[in-house]
Amino acid sequence: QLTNKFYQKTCPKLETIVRSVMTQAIAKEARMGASILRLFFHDCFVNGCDAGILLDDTPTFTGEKSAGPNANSARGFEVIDAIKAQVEASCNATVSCADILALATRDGVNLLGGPTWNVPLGRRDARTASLSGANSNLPGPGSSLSTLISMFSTQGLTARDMTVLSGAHTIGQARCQFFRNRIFNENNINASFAGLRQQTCPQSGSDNTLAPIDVRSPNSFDNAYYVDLVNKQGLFHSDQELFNGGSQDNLITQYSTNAALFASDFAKAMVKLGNIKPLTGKNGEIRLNCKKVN
Ligand code: HEM
Repeated sequence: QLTNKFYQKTCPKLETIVRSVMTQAIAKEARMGASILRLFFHDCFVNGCDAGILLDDTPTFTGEKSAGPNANSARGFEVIDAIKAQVEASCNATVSCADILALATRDGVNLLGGPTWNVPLGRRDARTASLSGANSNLPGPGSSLSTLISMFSTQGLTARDMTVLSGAHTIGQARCQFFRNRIFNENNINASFAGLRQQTCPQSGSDNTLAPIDVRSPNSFDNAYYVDLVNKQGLFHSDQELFNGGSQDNLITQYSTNAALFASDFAKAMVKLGNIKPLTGKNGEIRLNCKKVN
């Protein structure tokens, strides 16, 4: 069972350290808040929030970093390492990498203008990571609404949780390979938006060129992602699936006009996301270096 005051006595400066490193990282590059939020999502969906995603591959072991959804895509590891170094200097061998990632995620969202929330703590770090789990549990950008609902349901999250957590796409960037098919071949897309993105991502251009996911305000954690969807400006096929005549349309419309509702539902859903199968008690370990097991 996770608790809010887990490190109150053993590492009182923890939250101050995380906040200060995240403040510097985001001042340097706003996108870092998005990248760390995505790391947390990809961690929690694979064997729970156990910092498995932070483990480097070794000559004998290939982990989550190399999985399809993460390779050449997941980023922000060096910021987590910088936080971990300061936390270790302040309270040695006490705070898990999984908890640092949960706190850094909360602060990244908040520093970009999103809500804040209390982060339940006490997670421990995995001694292993799951390449196959990362390849099978994480939804892809071509997913249908029913696939999205069922993949979140497997993790104990409702369709409403899925729809509000997808609001994370109000920040951050994506590579052309994940949305080229949509901007050239789909019909439920705003024509001038498709044209704009086609300029960045021509048919025969690089797969790795970046475009903002939220066309309105990619560095602000606001409800503009839902305004995009209502205007058929969702970047991924999977985004627009949430507003395409199906069960989530009504909720999308509500979030598009009610920023406060989105902010408060998002904060609650992030706590649920962070509660997915944590290692606690004597399970797992407190990793000394987030990149490798002790
Ligand atoms: C619902 C199913 C989801 C799908 C299919 C999906 C898919 C994707 C894809 C394909 C990218 C672009 C990756 C790249 O270009 O390298 C992306 C980026 C991102 N995703 Fe998702 N995602 C989903 C849900 C979520 C959730 C639940 C969160 C967090 C709570 C999240 C947070 C992000 C963020 C913040 C970025 C931008 C990262 C950056 O700029 O570094 N996504 N997502």
